[in-house]
Amino acid sequence: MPTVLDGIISGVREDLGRRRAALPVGALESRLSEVAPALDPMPGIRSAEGVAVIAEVKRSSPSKGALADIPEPGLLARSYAAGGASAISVLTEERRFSGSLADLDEVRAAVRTPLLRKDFMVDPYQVTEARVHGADLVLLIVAALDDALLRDLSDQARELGMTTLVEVHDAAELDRALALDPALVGVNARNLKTLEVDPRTVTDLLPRIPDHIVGVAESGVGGPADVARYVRAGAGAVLVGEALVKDGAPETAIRAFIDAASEVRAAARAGAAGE
Ligand SMILES: O=C(O)c1ccccc1NCC(=O)[C@H](O)[C@H](O)COP(=O)(O)O
Repeated sequence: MPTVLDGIISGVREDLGRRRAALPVGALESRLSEVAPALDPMPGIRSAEGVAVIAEVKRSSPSKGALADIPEPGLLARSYAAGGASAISVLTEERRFSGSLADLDEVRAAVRTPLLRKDFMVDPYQVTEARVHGADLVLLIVAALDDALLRDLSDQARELGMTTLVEVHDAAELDRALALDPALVGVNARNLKTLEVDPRTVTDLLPRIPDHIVGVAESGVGGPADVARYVRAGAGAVLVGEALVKDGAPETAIRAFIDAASEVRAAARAGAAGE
């Protein structure tokens, strides 16, 4: 029985086939020289106050349908940057998330913040495409890739100067992700095969991520209390979509996430000092 993820990937492959026919890989690669070098998101993520917020431009989703119109993704991205987001995730998948590479272009033109191309990467063409459109990071979903392709895409991203966010949902996937020694490992509370969201997936797996890798809690952040719970479990970053695109004041919401994380860290420091 095909899963939700299988259905998404089969649409992604069809759309990719059309783009590749319109712009063959050689022509795409020749555009790499016209793009500014990729930004390194890690200094900003590691030094973020409280928690690094990766704020997502997300119009719709398979689980929730339409979330927000977002006629000007560049404007939304500016408010994310003003709120203190350490990186911005732009969903480029078209069929289920109503995103596009044009959104990535618009956001790139609007902000200097590091950008994640959030899509279902199954082919090296997409990684090149991400860089050509100004992305600094790519998402690699372990559940969507065999080990060989996972490593190839990871190596390719590194060669292009990009950072990978390697996403997992269970302990076996986490072992496969850690074998790549990526800068960022995301634990998604959402099971991409069933769409069920369970924050315990995040709080169970984050403590298994070594300290030199930043653990990113993905999905299911509705408010500051969720951020606090994820930070207590070891999250160095949170990736948030729905709560920000549906909030009329994303800057304030991001600030509240950062403040909640800072309180957790202050309490931990006080506890360690025996106060
Ligand atoms: O969001 C979905 O419904 C979804 C379904 C299938 C595959 C991926 C999906 N979302 C991608 C994400 O993981 C989220 O966009 C991201 O973590 C932010 O989640 P949220 O804050 O809950 O919008």
